[in-house]
This record gives sequence, structure tokens and C-alpha cells, in this order.
Amino acid sequence: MAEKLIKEMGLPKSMANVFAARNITTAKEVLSLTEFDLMHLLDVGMAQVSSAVARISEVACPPYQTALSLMEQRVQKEEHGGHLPTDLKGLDEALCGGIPFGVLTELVGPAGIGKTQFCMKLSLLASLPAVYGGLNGHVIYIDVESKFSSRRMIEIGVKSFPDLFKMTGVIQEMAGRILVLRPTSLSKFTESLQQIKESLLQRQVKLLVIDSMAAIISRGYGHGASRQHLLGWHISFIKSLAEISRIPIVVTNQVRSQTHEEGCQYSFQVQRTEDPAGYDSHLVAALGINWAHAVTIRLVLEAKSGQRFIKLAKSPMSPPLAFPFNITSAGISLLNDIGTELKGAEINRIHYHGHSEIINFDGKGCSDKWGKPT
Ligand SMILES: Nc1ncnc2c1ncn2[C@@H]1O[C@H](COP(=O)(O)OP(=O)(O)OP(=O)(O)O)[C@@H](O)[C@H]1O
Repeated sequence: MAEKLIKEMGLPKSMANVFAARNITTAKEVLSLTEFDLMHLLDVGMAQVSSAVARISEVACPPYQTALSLMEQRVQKEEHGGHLPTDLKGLDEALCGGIPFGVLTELVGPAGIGKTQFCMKLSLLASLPAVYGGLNGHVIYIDVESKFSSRRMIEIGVKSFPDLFKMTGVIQEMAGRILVLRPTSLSKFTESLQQIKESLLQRQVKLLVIDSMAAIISRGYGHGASRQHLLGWHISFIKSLAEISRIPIVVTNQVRSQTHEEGCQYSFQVQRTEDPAGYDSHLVAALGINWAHAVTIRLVLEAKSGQRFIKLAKSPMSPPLAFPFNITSAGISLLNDIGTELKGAEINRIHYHGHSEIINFDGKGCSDKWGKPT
């Protein structure tokens, strides 16, 4: 806002010319001077300066909004935006319809828990016709680790929507709507994001997936404070993409061990406990506090006593809930649509108890999963 141009503020032409002649071009430059300084600099009277400053302030600083007007705007946006249903009834109910448009949704969890499976299902759903609960749109899938498998996605489609996928040409049409990008470095990723900005606004893109953000960031940045600092640019860029395009952006995040120095500084991190089983007391999300604040919806995928759970750990519209789920040939499905409410440290704890037993799927029926992605 502060960078808004004076010439675009509807000032009287004579006054706009005076600013231009003194090389004062932005609201920031005007508002950082006193009225007295401006009178002196512009060589105009107090009345003209006051009225120009009042106009510039009004345009540069948005007026306050009431809760009522925010609610009305939200209802209006819902009509144009809304949610991408996940096809997981309990989760969709908790999210008031699915993954919300215009914000970042994070999927975080240990390796092999099902983040990519979830992303592939969401991509399929976004590309499906509206009568099947889809968004009838295109998807941009940034596949950092070459984990996206078109064969697996089609398998999910065929098993979940057999009638639709029986029709001639449907597989080609759905698969053709998903654009997979595989950036090989952080700079290529940054370049792709900038290009995506254009296509999001021009094309019928209804979903952007970044799988995984942690992997791409770790390729380009070192560790610690410098990484957090540089991550800031990507966070604000991706957030602005979501806000401008009003589409859902789903980003995966990995987990890592918590170091001794970190202790337990933030509420979203796992409390260090003396876990007698020693299973999972040190797992935290790989991207830190800045990232955690940037996401609006946080879904933690975890394993507990050999059972997979999906936890709605952060949401502005729902209490924290956990749903048991499994992965079948039809993709992710909930075992229970009634979520268990979570309290305290449990909300953000990332369990992987019995994780190795459940991820050892033999891959039959989806031969490419463990080989080269197709
Ligand atoms: N056709 C299938 N039927 C049943 N389960 C499957 C099938 N294909 C994959 N899986 C399950 O999905 C799991 C892999 O999930 P996914 O690749 O989504 O993990 P991830 O969380 O993205 O892991 P990473 O962090 O390593 O990328 C496997 O462990 C397996 O249990």
C-alpha cells in the first residue's frame, strides 16, 4: 500500500504535477514527511497539503472493517471460491466443505505415511467434473522428488469413480488436466513459481500442489536462521499466489528430529517427553515457525500403534480432530467419519509408532510406485 503511486490517487492534476516535479512518487514518500516539510518542499499552502495528505492516507491505508463487513465479504468470496472437497466425509465436514480456497493447507508427516497419496487424490478431485464433486479444472503439481505417479492416480480414479472412468477418453482428459513440474533446484522452483503466477490467473487452474516444500527448501538453503530468513520470500510469494488466484494451495512438509538446543520453543512443536517407548518424542515439522504461521490449515498425518491417523491440527473453523485412515487401491479413506477431539500437546505431536509396519505396502497393483514414476 505504501508503494502506491501518487499519480494513481485521484489528486487534483495541479497537485499531482507538483509532487511529480519534486520527484515524490509514492505514498510512503509523502507520508514519511510532516505537513510542514511538505509545504516547504512543494512550495504550496497548508490547505492544499492537508487535503493531499488526507487523500493519500485514505487510499494508502485501507479503512477499518467491521466484523459484519468481513463476514459479508467472506460470504461473497465463498460464492466465487469455496472449497475443494476431499471426498473424506468427516474431514470435509470439519473443514466446512473441504480444502479452502485462497489459503495454504499443509500436510505434514513422516515418510511413507500418505502425503503424496493424499495430494494425488486431491489433484484427481480438482480435475473431475462438478457432478462427481470435482472442480472441473486444471492442476499444477510441483513434484520435487519425482513421487507423482500418473498410473497410481488413474488407479485411484478407476477404483473411486468406476462409472466415470469407464467412459472413453476420460482417463486421457483427466490426466491431461494435471500439469506436473519437476524443478531440479531451488532457483528453478522459484522460476516456476513466478511463471505459475501468470498461468494461475489466465488458465482454469483450480489447485496448486507443492510436494514437498521441505525437500525443495533443503536443496537450496543451508540450515538454521539463514534458512528461516530466506524461506520468508517463498512463504509470502506462495501466500500471495493463494490470495490473488483464490485457489487452494496444498503443500507437503516433512518431519525431522528435534535438536537438543531447540528444546520446545513453540506450541506447535512436540513437547519433549520422557516417552518410555522412545518412539516419537523428538519429531517436529521440518519447516519451522515462520512456515507454521503461514499455513491456515495444518493436517498432520501420523502412525499410532500401527494405525494411520489424519489430524486436523490447525483450522480457523474446527476444533482439533483426529480421524483414523487407511490407504487402499482407491486411495485414502477414513475409517471413521466422527473425529476424536484432541487436547493440549496431542494436537501437534507427530507420532510414528508402528509406522514401519504400515508403510510396507508391497506395491502390487501399482508397480510403478516403488520404481520409476510414470
Ligand atoms: N496401491 C496402493 N494400495 C494401498 N496402499 C498404497 C498403494 N500405493 C501406495 N500405498 C501406500 O502409500 C504409502 C506411501 O505414501 P506416500 O508416498 O504418500 O508417502 P509420503 O507421506 O508422501 O512419504 P514421503 O515423505 O517419503 O514423500 C505406502 O507406504 C503404502 O503404504
